[in-house]
Amino acid sequence: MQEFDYDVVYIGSGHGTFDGAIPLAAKGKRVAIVEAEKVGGTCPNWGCNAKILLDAPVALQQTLRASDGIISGSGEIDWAKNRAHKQAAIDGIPDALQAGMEGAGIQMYFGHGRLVDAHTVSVDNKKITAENIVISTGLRPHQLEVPGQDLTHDSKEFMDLDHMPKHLVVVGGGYIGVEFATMANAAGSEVTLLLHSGKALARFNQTYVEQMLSDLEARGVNIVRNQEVEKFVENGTQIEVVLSEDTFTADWVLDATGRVANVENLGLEDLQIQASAQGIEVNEYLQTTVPSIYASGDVIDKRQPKLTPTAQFESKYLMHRFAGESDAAIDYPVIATNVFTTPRIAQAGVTIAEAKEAPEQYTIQEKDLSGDWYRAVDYEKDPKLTLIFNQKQQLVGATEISERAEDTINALLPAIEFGYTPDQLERLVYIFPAIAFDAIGNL
Ligand SMILES: Cc1cc2nc3c(=O)[nH]c(=O)nc-3n(C[C@H](O)[C@H](O)[C@H](O)COP(=O)(O)OP(=O)(O)OC[C@H]3O[C@@H](n4cnc5c(N)ncnc54)[C@H](O)[C@@H]3O)c2cc1C
Ligand SMILES: NC(=O)c1ccc[n+]([C@@H]2O[C@H](COP(=O)([O-])OP(=O)(O)OC[C@H]3O[C@@H](n4cnc5c(N)ncnc54)[C@H](O)[C@@H]3O)[C@@H](O)[C@H]2O)c1
Repeated sequence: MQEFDYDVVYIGSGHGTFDGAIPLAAKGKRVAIVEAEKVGGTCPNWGCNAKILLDAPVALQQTLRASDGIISGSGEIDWAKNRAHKQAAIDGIPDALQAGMEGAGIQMYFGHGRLVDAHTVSVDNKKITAENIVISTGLRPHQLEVPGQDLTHDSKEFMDLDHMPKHLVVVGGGYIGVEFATMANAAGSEVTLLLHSGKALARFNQTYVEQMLSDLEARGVNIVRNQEVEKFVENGTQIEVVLSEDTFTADWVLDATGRVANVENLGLEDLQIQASAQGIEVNEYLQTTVPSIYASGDVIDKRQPKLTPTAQFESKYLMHRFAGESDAAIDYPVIATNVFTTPRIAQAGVTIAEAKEAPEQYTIQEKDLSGDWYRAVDYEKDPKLTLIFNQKQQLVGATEISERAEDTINALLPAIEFGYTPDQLERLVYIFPAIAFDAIGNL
């Protein structure tokens, strides 16, 4: 049998890799990771962790304002201090992760990884071999292809800004567009948010999305719908954002028009592995058309949301497969997701749109939570929850808009994933008073 340097080599060191690679190495497998940039990838350095640290004072400001004078003070955010706090909190993560990886026995290689053949990866001029290879190279920001595109910035650059620009134009109404527009508005920017299709957050309940957008508008965000960007023009220190009908002047432009898969320069074509901007095609074992080459995390072309917990689930699935513990196909669980705006919108399981399309299978219960005493604890003004049940009266989906939506949906997730019966729900004795208790009490 052919001898390889390693059992598994991963290209990329984000959640699609390390959540599975570290326990795999701890089980005695010979593992190597190739990383071109920062250990840990997007989530800790330029994604979730960085974003939630910047968002914390934004959420506090919202609570303060909603408290109607119970808590006093202006709630003004010092962005330079906010950014410095974020950086100090995450600066140590790459080294800590690397120490965890090396401590488990993983060999790290720094440089650009590229497939040479079914069992070989080159890292710059060095070649390493492995029985299996995992491509876990993630996504990068998409850039609008219009004149003046180089005048725009991405989410990574936004999170490193020392002060918020006076006039900010955000192009795109996905997660990043609405979350970053919310943060900039709270920090004092005059924000214009461009929704070219007229809608934001297409995969979420549009009634809740419109409620969140009107809240943003009431706080001063200018929402422009159904116009395309034609070009960006430099005008001294400012940028003219020329749309189909209007022109806006900005100090800074955030291009939040999506993210595309890192599939170039990997040697995929030579091995005839199918890939596009949506990602790498894999089968139900996360295998590409070359059986020894797998993909994990955001770089997979999939219908599941491209989130950290999804990447984590995939890397753990591969860990069990490589450790010889399971040869089953991947069986994705319900994946919960949250938009970190104020208010938040969170959802898990069957969506309202899906339930409306199959009324013979589902019943929908819409709940206005504004009269719920617990919501007064958070000074909530207009919280709403929609629950979706199957014909056996089991909870199969939930969507909430509120300042604590992520906590409600997290609390309901086990009931959705495992299909708890009323008897089982009765056995869940949650802490009272707390949001999880309140969430289960709604069932
Ligand atoms: C602004 C922002 C906010 C987000 N917020 C959230 C959130 O709140 N919650 C949530 O669940 N998800 C969030 N996400 C998504 C989350 O960050 C990703 O789902 C997650 O990081 C995916 O992990 P991954 O390992 O697949 O990819 P990544 O973390 O992107 O890792 C890929 C790694 O591969 C490396 N690489 C690429 N090509 C090569 C090569 N050829 N050779 C060597 N190395 C290479 C890259 O340098 C990178 O380190 C956010 C993303 C962004 C951008
Ligand atoms: N809270 C979270 O979990 C969170 C937060 C941020 C990012 N993420 C992840 O990061 C990834 C990327 O997020 P994103 O917001 O960049 O992408 P997205 O795909 O969610 O949104 C892109 C937006 O850009 C718009 N758009 C596309 N082309 C456009 C054009 N020519 N002009 C104007 N608008 C245009 C789309 O209509 C869409 O609203 C997603 O995978 C997401 O899962 C998750």
